[in-house]
Amino acid sequence: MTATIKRASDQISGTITAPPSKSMAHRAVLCAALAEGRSHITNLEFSKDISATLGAAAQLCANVHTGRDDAVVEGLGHFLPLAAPVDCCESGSTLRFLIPIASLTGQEVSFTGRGRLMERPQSVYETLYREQNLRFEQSSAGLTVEGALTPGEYRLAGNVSSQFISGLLFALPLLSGDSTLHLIPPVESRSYIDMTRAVQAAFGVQSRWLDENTLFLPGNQHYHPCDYTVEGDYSQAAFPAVLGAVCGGVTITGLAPETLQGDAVLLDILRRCGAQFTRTESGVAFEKAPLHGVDIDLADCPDLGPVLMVLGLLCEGTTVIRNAERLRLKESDRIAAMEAELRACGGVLESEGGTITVHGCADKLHAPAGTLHGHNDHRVVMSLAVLALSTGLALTVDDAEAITKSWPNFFDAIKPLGAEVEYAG
Ligand SMILES: O=C(O)C1=C[C@@H](OP(=O)(O)O)[C@@H](O)[C@H](O)C1
Ligand SMILES: C=C(OP(=O)(O)O)C(=O)O
Repeated sequence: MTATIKRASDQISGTITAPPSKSMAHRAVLCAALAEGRSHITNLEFSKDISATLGAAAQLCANVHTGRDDAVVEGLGHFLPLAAPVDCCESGSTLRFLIPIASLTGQEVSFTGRGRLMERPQSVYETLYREQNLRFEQSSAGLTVEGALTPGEYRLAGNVSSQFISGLLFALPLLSGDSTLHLIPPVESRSYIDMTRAVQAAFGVQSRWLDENTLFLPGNQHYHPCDYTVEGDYSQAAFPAVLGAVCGGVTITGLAPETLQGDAVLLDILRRCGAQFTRTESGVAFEKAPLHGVDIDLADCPDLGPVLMVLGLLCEGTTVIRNAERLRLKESDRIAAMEAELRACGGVLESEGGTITVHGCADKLHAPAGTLHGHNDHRVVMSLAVLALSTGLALTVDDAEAITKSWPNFFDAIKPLGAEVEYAG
């Protein structure tokens, strides 16, 4: 499906509510499923990723009843025999969180994926499973594990994906002995590790840092059911926030002032760029202001990468985005994808390794000769929508349905800000 995004008028002005945090929602659903008893999870968005996790929970160890924007998850207290592979759709979080959980059964468990999911690295787990002589087989068709992980000492890289660390955090405390995770620095996306630990603590499971690279996970723990409300998503709020920083007139509601989400650094980045915004009870309200390029470390906020590349084009001067290598391991190679699409619009940017340099060139931007490509990546599609609205260009993007991975009604949500969206194909 293609979507043509353009301004409905000259004015960008309106209010948008941040959708629930996809990352926190994954965590709450899995902790609830592992707890014996009834948990009520409120403020849920049934994106494809969250639906994949809910489906897996129902397949493995819970009864799940979904409402309009909530779910009751009744953890069974035991694992069900698996009659079919677990379909993780395109969700890296779902797959990587579930692999160690599945290994609690000791049984053969197979996973399938879509899009690039089975091309994204699982090497960190593969090494650990091999070290414990457990079956770990991956192919383009899927991934199969068999055998039970044992408690003890784990050494794993901290800069491939924090999701491997989160996956072990979910499962190892349930084993009959203590475990220690020795993370090989640099530890990136660190905030996601503490997001996992915080949600686990809400459901009764504790862990602690022994030092900045060592996590201690006491064994013999149990998750306890609880009612949990998912907070607003800063990763998703970045899209209207960049639009607001450039054009003014945008107010974003639903964002918790205090949060563990690493992508909340977005507001600090925008403030350093010169963005003018105030935070009140009614939300974060942006006013138009001249913006200048800044130096950005993406190590702990990778999902901001695509939309910050758009921001850089609209700043005076140069924006340098560092430690962005892992953008190449997401739903697309986000560096290559954004370079190609922004250059097609006259954008001036280049990358070397994990460093992206974006040159302010707002006056040079133009509509491309043809259709832009969404690269089947929700954050690429949403970032290009921000480019269209920030510049007033009418941009047609293919793979627009990719937004369903994280924010299914994104195009409807931006219309009150002054967007017009036409679909085709
Ligand atoms: O744990 C999570 O919820 C996530 C971790 C991040 O991945 P990495 O840890 O691989 O950077 C992020 O890109 C992803 O969207 C969600
Ligand atoms: C990479 C993302 O999610 P996941 O790793 O869960 O697929 C994302 O939401 O940008």
